Amino acid sequence: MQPALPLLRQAARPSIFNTLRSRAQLPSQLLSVSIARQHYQSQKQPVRLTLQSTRTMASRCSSPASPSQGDGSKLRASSIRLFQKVSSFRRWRRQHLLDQRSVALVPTMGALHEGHLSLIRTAARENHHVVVSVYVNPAQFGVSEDLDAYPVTWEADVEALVKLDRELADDGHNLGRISAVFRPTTPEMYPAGFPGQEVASKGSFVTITPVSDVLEGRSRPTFFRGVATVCMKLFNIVQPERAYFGQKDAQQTVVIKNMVRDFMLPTEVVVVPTARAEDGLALSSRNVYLGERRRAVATVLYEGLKAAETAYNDGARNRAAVLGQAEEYIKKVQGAEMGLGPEQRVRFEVDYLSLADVNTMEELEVIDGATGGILSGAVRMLPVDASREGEDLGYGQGPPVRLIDNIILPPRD
Ligand SMILES: Nc1ncnc2c1ncn2[C@@H]1O[C@H](COP(=O)(O)OP(=O)(O)OP(=O)(O)O)[C@@H](O)[C@H]1O
Ligand SMILES: CC(C)(CO)[C@@H](O)C(=O)[O-]
Ligand code: BAL
Repeated sequence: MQPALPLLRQAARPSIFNTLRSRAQLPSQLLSVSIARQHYQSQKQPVRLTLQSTRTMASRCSSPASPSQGDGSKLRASSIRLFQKVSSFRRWRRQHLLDQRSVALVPTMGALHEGHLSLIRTAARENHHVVVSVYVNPAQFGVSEDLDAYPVTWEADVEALVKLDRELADDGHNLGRISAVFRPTTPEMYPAGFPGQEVASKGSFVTITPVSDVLEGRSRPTFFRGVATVCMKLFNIVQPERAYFGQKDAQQTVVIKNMVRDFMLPTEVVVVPTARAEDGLALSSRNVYLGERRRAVATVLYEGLKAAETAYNDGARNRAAVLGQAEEYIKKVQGAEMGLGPEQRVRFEVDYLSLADVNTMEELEVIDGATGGILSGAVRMLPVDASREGEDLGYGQGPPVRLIDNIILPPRD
């Protein structure tokens, strides 16, 4: 078994963008990045939340802002109940155990986007009640990670949920709608005190290994412990028949499935396909950190994974032949960017590229056509070297922005 490919070092190469005068001369995959970059810059589309105006910090916003939004009260002009306390949520839940209506859970950390909404839409088709949890879980953030900066957009989230609920009500194909939002505080979720964020922290944690040790878990050693712990709590509170997770966080879905299996939880885990922006970038709450320039290059990981997918579709089965395509593509884009000036270029590093078994996330040397596999990766978009006047940098001069993505390789003979 091979480890995931290590960090790709940035080689300062002559810029492809500079040395090839016309865009028509660019290799087709780089051309698509170049076009996507221009398309994005002209459309300025999917970053729907402006950092200054709508974002507040996760650590300052662990409880609902307004006391008028009391436990069990309705969200704006909707029938969605808002709960902050476990005890009042449980009272609400008990009725639905008795009337045998199915309850779905969609766990989120807020800063809602179309990816979250697609989980809710899927849940509403299959369940009588959808419960959305909105909680930025400190236990899954490492000590030097972005807990304090994590976007909190509660007002916009409420608006999105109320609007979606109306849409679900008008569409005759749904079994249910959004019935409740659970938005607990940290003292409510962690009654023994603020959860430890160190690997060696003591406390009541759920650990699911070995799957939590690799890939995302290697880069974020407390991440899956935090995720499994908070999901166990949420599953115990909500007691959902089904819980909905996004394919974007592929390894997380494996961790949760293992937890459900190994702890005999009476919940079915449903995985919903990744929602993407027009240029292919997986929607993610953290995309707002990127700013325009880095956002335009952020599709590099997805494009690289697609190059590897093409090799698989064309018959390649060996790790090097498949994953090598992603690596090569990404290196080319890195080289091209490094040929640009400090006010234009985007620097990024590959954290890992992986070809793994879809059920265990263990690295594969050869893909068995009968079972397929999963390509995944993580890149760190680094701070910009120099800003242009008036440029929207997002967190362009802050810490690196880490993006993940994956593509499932289905069985092929
Ligand atoms: N683009 C997406 N498509 C489908 N599901 C998604 C997408 N983005 C997030 N999800 C899912 O939504 C759920 C809540 O995710 P979360 O609130 O962390 O949002 P996020 O966009 O993944 O944020 P982050 O920037 O922290 O990765 C998870 O199950 C996650 O996999
Ligand atoms: C599942 C989750 C809501 C747990 O905090 C989080 O990891 C996420 O948003 O993917
Ligand atoms: N969607 C994954 C949550 C996290 O990265 O913390």
